[in-house]
Amino acid sequence: MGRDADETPPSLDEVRWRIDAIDSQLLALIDERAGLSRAVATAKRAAGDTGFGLRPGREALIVRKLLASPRNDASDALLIRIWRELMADSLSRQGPFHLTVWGDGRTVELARLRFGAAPPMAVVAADKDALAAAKTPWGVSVLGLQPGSAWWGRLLAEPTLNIFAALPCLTRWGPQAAFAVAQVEVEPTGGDQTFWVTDSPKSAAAVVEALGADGVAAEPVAEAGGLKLFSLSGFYQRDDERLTRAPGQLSGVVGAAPVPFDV
Ligand SMILES: C=C(O[C@@H]1C=C(C(=O)O)C=C[C@H]1O)C(=O)O
Repeated sequence: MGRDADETPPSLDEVRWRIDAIDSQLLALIDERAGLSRAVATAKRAAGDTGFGLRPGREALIVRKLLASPRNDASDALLIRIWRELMADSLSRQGPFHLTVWGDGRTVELARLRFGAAPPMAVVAADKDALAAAKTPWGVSVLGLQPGSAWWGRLLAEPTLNIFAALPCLTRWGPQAAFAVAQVEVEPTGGDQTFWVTDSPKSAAAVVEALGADGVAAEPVAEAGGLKLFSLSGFYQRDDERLTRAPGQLSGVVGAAPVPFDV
C-alpha cells in the first residue's frame, strides 16, 4: 500500500512491526467495546428490561451492516466469527448467559460457531432437557435437526420459547442443521425466515403447494412424529390469516430467524 511496484517489498521485521501496531489498536478497541456491555446492561435495566439481554435482531443487523461495508481482504467468515465472539462475550458480561446443546458433534460445533467461547455449554442426552434449559434465565439451547425427533413441534405448546437462529448462518458453512431456541422475542430484520409447524397428514409437497396458492413461499425442513416443520420466506406474525387457514388441525409459528447472510 502506497509503495511503487518496483520498490523492494517490506522486510519480515517491518511487516511484523505493523502487525504488532495493529494488534495494539485492535486490543484497545476490543477492550473499549467489552467495557460497554456494562453500560448496555445498566441502560436495559433503567429502561425496565430485567429479562434476557439477547437481541438476535440487533445482532443480525450489526452483522449485515459489517458484511455490506467496503473492505479489501477480510472475508465474510472472518467478520462473522469475530463479531459473534464479541457479541456473545458482551452478552455473557450482562448476565448468566449459558448454552445447552442436544444433537451430534456438528450441533456442538455450530453452537460454538454461533455463540463463541464465552458461555458455558452443557451437552444433554434428551431433547426435552434442552428445551427445559431454554426456559431457565439467560438460557439458550441449540438443538440439532436429528431424524426421528420432533422437538420443534413441542414449541407449539411453549409460546414463550422461540427458534431465533438457524445454524450455520452462512450457506458456505453447510446446510442449516440446528436451531437456537430461547425465551426471547423475535423481530423482523429485513431478511427473515419464519418457522411453522403443522400436523397436516398431507405430503410436505402438498402443504407447500397449498401455502403457495395463498402467497406463502414455504420449504420443508423436517418431518417426524406426525408433524412437519417448514421454513416460510419472510417474517410472519403468529396470527397471520394465511397461516390460520393453512393445512392442519394443530399448527403454528415456532419462531423466526435471519436468512443465511450469503443468500
Ligand atoms: C450489547 C447488547 O447486547 C447483546 C450484545 C450485542 C453486541 O455485543 O453488540 C448485541 C445484541 C445483544 O444480543 C445490545 O443489546 O445492544
